Amino acid sequence: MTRIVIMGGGPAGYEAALVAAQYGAEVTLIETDGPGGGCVLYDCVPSKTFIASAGARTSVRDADELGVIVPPQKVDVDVEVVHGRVKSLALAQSADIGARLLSEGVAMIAGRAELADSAPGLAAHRILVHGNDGVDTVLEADVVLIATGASPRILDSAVPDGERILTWRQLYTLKEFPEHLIVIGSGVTGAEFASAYNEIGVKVTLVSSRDRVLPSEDADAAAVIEAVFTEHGGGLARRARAASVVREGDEVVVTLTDGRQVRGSHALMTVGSIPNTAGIGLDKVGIEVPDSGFIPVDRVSRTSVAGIYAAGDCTGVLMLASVAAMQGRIAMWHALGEGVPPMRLRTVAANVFTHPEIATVGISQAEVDAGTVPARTMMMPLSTNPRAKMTGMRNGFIKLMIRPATGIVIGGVVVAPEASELILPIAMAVQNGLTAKDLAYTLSVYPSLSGSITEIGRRLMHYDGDLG
Ligand SMILES: Cc1cc2nc3c(=O)[nH]c(=O)nc-3n(C[C@H](O)[C@H](O)[C@H](O)COP(=O)(O)OP(=O)(O)OC[C@H]3O[C@@H](n4cnc5c(N)ncnc54)[C@H](O)[C@@H]3O)c2cc1C
Ligand SMILES: NC(=O)c1ccc[n+]([C@@H]2O[C@H](COP(=O)([O-])OP(=O)(O)OC[C@H]3O[C@@H](n4cnc5c(N)ncnc54)[C@H](O)[C@@H]3O)[C@@H](O)[C@H]2O)c1
Repeated sequence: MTRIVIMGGGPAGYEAALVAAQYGAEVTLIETDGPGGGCVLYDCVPSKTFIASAGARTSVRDADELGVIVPPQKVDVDVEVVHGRVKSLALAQSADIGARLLSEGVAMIAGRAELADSAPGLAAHRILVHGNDGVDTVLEADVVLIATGASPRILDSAVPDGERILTWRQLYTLKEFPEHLIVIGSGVTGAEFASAYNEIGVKVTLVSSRDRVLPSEDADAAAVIEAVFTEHGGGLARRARAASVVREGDEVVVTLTDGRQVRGSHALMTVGSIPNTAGIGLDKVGIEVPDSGFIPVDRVSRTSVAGIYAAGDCTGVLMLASVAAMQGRIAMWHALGEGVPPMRLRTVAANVFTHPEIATVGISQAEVDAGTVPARTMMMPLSTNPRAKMTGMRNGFIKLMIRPATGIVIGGVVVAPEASELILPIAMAVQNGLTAKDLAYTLSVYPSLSGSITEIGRRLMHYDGDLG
């Protein structure tokens, strides 16, 4: 029986464990913090649960346009209920994952694992486990999966204190909402929290080192998010790189590299993540990492050392739970001799959970504009969609990219309150090489937001060639 040891129990680790157990391997998973890992306990699950509360408040605010009037002074958001729900839901999700792993026969050890081979180049590997109970154990493995994830990046000049200068993992211990939250860093994490706190009624200033929010996302989409954010009272400091964050009495002072200062009651540091790859014995097995600390892997999750795979945020391939999970599964299928399709990043659907959401799949508008990918693009504002009008939805759009000669759908962007749900038909088109005509001939519900996807298909279908 193949002995598999998995270091880390986030989506990369636990999904890999489930696959390996299904194939009859002897699987041991070592996780420091709890089943589900950083994703479930601190990052993805808590943030999306918090954002759900913010969304509920937004729905109440926006209901007046539909004739349901709730005076703002009557809307109260109970911070203890919100934070309590976030924490208990994360723990419940973690417990569910733990129970599933146990029922599939995965052995779990709570502790910290490190590679401990006596020399590089061995066929089987040794893993030293420092148990949370103080007991050290040594395991032997034919296959190892490193799935140790990543942690918030800390700037020396802005060290979180857990009270007023915070990482996103410390937010849910606050007893009151901040009076004025300064969010530093306008990547996906910063944009999501800035939007959520703004929607929940907290004064927010977003410090963006670039000209705009979400520099890596579709520019049209980012413009909508910025407009909604500022329309609802959010402040934006552009071209603003934080040099330091310090406390002064009940305030935090963010000093920017150009000397400007932003003052608020709390600062949330969202300046990226660093991989958890230090001190895990990579040198013992001969895995070399660049300065970034990310472990290089190929498209079936192999590291440079035979029998050792890596998956998820510790590889830096695409820091998403869905990608981490697929990398983990692919590693196990490959290790256990199953024919496996290599990871295809082109078909990954991703979503930014701002208000409204941004969902994307396939090639980007930036690649089309740069001339790297020839494509025809069509964008349709949701304000022209009948269902959107009925529900009072004004902001948002659907955009499709197709190959000019064949009409094959190669990318899409949706900006809408539930874009994460609407992106699936476009993702299926990209994954399966469907054309604009395939979308055009599909019957969508009337009235529906997805009707705009088939409508764009109809407008683009003559590029399939038939209509000249
Ligand atoms: C605020 C935030 C929100 C996010 N929201 C989303 C989202 O909505 N959708 C999405 O797809 N992605 C989201 N992500 C990204 C997603 O959380 C990560 O891509 C995902 O967690 C990666 O999974 P992983 O298994 O690689 O690592 P993790 O989930 O970080 O799990 C790794 C685990 O390994 C443990 N570990 C580390 N070292 C050791 C060791 N030596 N021994 C044993 N255990 C160890 C860690 O304690 C950790 O629990 C979000 C990220 C952040 C920061
Ligand atoms: N919904 C989701 O799927 C979701 C949510 C959150 C994070 N993630 C993933 O996690 C990964 C990390 O995202 P992230 O947003 O945490 O990190 P990031 O590295 O993408 O963004 C950090 C931002 O902070 C800025 N920054 C760095 N130092 C700064 C300073 N001193 N002052 C001001 N700005 C500064 C950077 O320029 C960058 O724009 C991404 O790959 C993302 O896809 C996904």
